Amino acid sequence: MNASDFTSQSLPDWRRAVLKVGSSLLAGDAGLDPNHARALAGFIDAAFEQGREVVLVSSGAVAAGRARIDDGGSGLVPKQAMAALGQASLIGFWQQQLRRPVAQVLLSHDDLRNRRRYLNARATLRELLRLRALPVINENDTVAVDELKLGDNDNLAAAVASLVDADLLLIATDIGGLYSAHPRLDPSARPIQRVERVTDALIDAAGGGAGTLGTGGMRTKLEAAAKAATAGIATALFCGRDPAVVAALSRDRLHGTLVEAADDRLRARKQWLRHAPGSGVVFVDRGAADALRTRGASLLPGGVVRVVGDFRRGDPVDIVLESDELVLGRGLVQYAADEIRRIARRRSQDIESVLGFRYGESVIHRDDLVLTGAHEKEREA
Ligand SMILES: Nc1ncnc2c1ncn2[C@@H]1O[C@H](COP(=O)(O)OP(=O)(O)O)[C@@H](O)[C@H]1O
Ligand SMILES: N[C@@H](CCC(=O)OP(=O)(O)O)C(=O)O
Repeated sequence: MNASDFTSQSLPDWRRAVLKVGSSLLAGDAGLDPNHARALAGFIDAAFEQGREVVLVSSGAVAAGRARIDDGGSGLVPKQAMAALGQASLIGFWQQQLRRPVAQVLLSHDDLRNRRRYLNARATLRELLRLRALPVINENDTVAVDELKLGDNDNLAAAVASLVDADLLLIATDIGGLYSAHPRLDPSARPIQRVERVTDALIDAAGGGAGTLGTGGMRTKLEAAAKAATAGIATALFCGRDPAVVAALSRDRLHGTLVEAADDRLRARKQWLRHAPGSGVVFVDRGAADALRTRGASLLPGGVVRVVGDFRRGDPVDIVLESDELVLGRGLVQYAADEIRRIARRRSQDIESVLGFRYGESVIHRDDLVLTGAHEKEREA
């Protein structure tokens, strides 16, 4: 049931990864135990030194809280209180292990379902990475209650991987990787090196039944991997208790299970955007249309002629060439309809003086833009 059951394989190429670390790796008898965290922190520091970026999703707040006050309370509300008691220690714990500055980010799934909050969270995370800081994310357990359990960080990590446009999701846990059945219950369970597609049958066979501190077992890890795969992101499951396994990651070797990406990342995102219902229309001039089509540029306020509809920041809108009424594509707006009306035809440098604030220089960022059929081909050419 350890890493030696798994042979070494290459990790896919990556520049930005989300690393999820479960409570099972951090909880000790007296709160958080650095024993396994040290190697993981070493991997993170090394990744930044290699010019890569890592976003950490870390569980462990409940375990840290219990070490401070333990009145034996079980159930949801006591757990939420424990998470609140332990969260600051969890961040302090990671800061002690790492050379880079860490930043606390608490998110809930609801934050990521709401397009505006999604964009705000993404902008903050991008800025932290630009500053070469390490975002340490946990679920905002005080407000996030998924059914009757604390929300699970495996699925949150998959959502974060899409949010930050990661190339890879790394899930560190207390077992060598995925087995064909729950290995602690079924002695005939076999290690699975590679998963091409996460099927319901695989999830059912994997089993939940985590330890006392973990939340979801392999079931939630596979659900997370399936979500990441759909977004075009591969997932690696490995044993974070084995320092050699963790060190090998820095050499792009994986001893564990690799779940392949189902689709090309950009294509997956564009697919989503293409089918999202439009909330309004941004009409652009020919100069802007050419910049979008031939240079793969972002849409700047200077090229916007007028706006139809009452949409909010983060909503999908259609982009139409004013003169020919030609639909060019679809994008997520950085500004609300009324704000775009005020900055239309202005230079990007003027956004702040007109609105009194600024989210960025573009009305629609190139990463949030998909052109229709023929225009897309021009853009990709
Ligand atoms: N098919 C499976 N393969 C491997 N582990 C499994 C499987 N099914 C259930 N598990 C259990 O999942 C546990 C890891 O999940 P969990 O305890 O939630 O850890 P974490 O705190 O890292 O999220 C393993 O220790 C193992 O007991
Ligand atoms: N947010 C909770 C963890 C929830 C969770 O998903 O735990 P785990 O299965 O150990 O990753 C905490 O910090 O304790």
